Amino acid sequence: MNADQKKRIAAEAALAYIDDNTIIGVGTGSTVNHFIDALAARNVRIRGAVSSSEASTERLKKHRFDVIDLNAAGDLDVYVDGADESDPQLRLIKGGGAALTREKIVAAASRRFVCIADDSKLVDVLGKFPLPVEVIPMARSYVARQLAKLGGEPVWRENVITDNGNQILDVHDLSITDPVGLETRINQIAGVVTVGLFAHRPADVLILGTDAGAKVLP
Ligand SMILES: O=C(CO)[C@H](O)[C@H](O)COP(=O)(O)O
Repeated sequence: MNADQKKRIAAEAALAYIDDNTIIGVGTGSTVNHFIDALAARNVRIRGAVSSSEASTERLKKHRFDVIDLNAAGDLDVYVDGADESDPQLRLIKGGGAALTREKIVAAASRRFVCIADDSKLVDVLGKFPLPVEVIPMARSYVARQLAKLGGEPVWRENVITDNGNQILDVHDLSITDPVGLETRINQIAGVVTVGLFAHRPADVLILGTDAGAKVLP
């Protein structure tokens, strides 16, 4: 089974966490695209969705779901999103699709974060996937120098502008043994908008698509 088929398995299994007539949070990426398609195909009657990106908004609207501003929605029962890596404690690296800031906001505003991924995303220690950091454009070089002092190698993701008008640095060669501490330190660098480490607010449930079907952690 290939990775995309496993993503679809995880996405379909996430439907079990969605109640009718609720407003849900929806993340970004190819796994979430399967989730949005599955919501529509199974005719799940949500009240609407708070979206974490322009791309997901477009897909939700294409399926005729109502997209609701977070400011009007209040706290959400559930947020469904993918990840680039998860450790066994469900701390995540996210932002491969450059949507990390809105993803972190919607995750923070949600009571339950259901993460969906193919099983290659589960790792013992985070950091093989380069850690995305969204930065204010004028601060990019300064932030890169500070990130280098933390032991990583920041690389500017050129030609990418986030939905918020900012830039992305991908930090390579990190072995993240203290995700909470690193998230705190990177958040303190002036010019950082968001770091794609979800350690203070990890996922509550991780659904992995595997050859044997959906596996749910913890
Ligand atoms: O964080 C993300 C976007 O910013 C995605 O959740 C992450 O990149 C996983 O993407 P995919 O489902 O395509 O593997």
